Amino acid sequence: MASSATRVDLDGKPITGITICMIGAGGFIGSHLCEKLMSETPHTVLAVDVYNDKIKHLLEPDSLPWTGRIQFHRINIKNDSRLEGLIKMADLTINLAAICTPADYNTRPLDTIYSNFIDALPVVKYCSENNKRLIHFSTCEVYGKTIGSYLPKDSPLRQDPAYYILKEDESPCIFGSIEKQRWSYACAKQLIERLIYAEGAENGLEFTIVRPFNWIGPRMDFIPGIDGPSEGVPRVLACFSNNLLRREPLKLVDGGESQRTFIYIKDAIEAVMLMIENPARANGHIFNVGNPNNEVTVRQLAEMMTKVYSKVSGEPSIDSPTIDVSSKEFYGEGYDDSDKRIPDMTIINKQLGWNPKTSLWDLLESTLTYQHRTYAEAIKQAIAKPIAS
Ligand SMILES: NC(=O)c1ccc[n+]([C@@H]2O[C@H](COP(=O)([O-])OP(=O)(O)OC[C@H]3O[C@@H](n4cnc5c(N)ncnc54)[C@H](O)[C@@H]3O)[C@@H](O)[C@H]2O)c1
Ligand SMILES: O=c1ccn([C@@H]2O[C@H](COP(=O)(O)OP(=O)(O)O[C@H]3OC[C@@H](O)[C@H](O)[C@H]3O)[C@@H](O)[C@H]2O)c(=O)[nH]1
Repeated sequence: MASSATRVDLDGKPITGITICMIGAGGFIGSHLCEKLMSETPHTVLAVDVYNDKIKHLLEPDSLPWTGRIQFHRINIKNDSRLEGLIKMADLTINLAAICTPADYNTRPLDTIYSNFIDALPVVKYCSENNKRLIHFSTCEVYGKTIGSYLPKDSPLRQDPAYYILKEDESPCIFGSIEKQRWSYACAKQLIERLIYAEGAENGLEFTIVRPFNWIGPRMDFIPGIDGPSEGVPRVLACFSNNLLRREPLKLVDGGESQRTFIYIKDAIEAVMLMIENPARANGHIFNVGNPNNEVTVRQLAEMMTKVYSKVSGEPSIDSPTIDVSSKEFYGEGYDDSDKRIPDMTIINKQLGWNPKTSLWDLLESTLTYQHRTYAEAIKQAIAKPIAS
């Protein structure tokens, strides 16, 4: 229920209810953002997506305390003239819609480029033409590889943060060659960032760009064969969850040496809320949103998830919990990877005073508890079926 006490922004000014057109509201991040907006704020959401399974609990039944403050519009933004009307009705547009799963970048590169650049263009245009504020979701992938990754393996400079910390206003964007189609996503996201920035500079568009660094938590992607295609390859949290639920070894792509920082979705949503409710502090900025304290290699992530899952499920882990696979075998031709991703937090700290809170162990414990509760029974039944028939 929205709090009856007056809510104030970071400058002590009362926050009044606004209308938000949220595109991609039915996805992982959108579902958490809608939940937060409904339960803790007076704002209204025009939720746009082609799917609504992940926000069904917010839409039905009609007796929910926030009924009337969230409306679902089943719209494909590629080809629907209703989009401009919704953006005009709203005070703020948040665009989350994208193809953003690495398994698609080198196998569906055209869809990836269209989704992340071409389909986002009208959203930017309508916001600019109608003087509406835009919060656009980009990605940490725009940084690509670190400068340090090009140094000799034994160079002491690899230990120097100047060669790997990713800063919004300083770090270059370093992608692989064109046949490494992994980078089509990052490149499309970079170009839409540049276009939004240019709309700000030339036409006064009020914008904020978010660069998420591996946000993870409940409802991320799908479990293949249960609530998504059997042959589908989701992002690493769901891949490893699927392996753990099925008691299969976790697959380490190219040895699992890449490094990532993972942040709990609920911490990240707090940052987005501050952007929504503090436009004067957020407009014109690009923000890294991640947790620099939660860095692991993918191998370490697999080991930690195995331990945590054993704890929450009460089942001992299997004898060989991981297996190495080549990226070509796992993702196909044209895959490449980001070596290391540590966000610099200076800008978001200065503008919004935000810091992440949750440790990797704790966020995995709550997420894998959810995965076990949601999927373990369905997986058991799916595994039992072919034997029974
Ligand atoms: N989750 C992360 O860690 C992460 C990291 C970096 C960037 N991002 C960015 O954040 C955004 C949201 O990511 P997510 O993790 O919630 O992904 P998601 O796939 O769960 O959500 C995206 C949503 O957009 C919808 N969508 C896609 N194309 C659409 C279209 N043409 N019309 C209407 N709806 C459409 C999808 O149906 C989906 O519900 C994306 O732009 C992504 O690139 C996320
Ligand atoms: O089963 C698996 C799945 C993935 N991996 C590896 O785990 C790492 C993380 O993979 P993810 O699928 O979560 O995606 P990445 O971190 O590479 O990219 C993500 O980054 C930010 C967003 O823009 C996107 O959500 C996505 O592009 C990669 O090194 C990948 O090769 C495995 O080793 N095994």
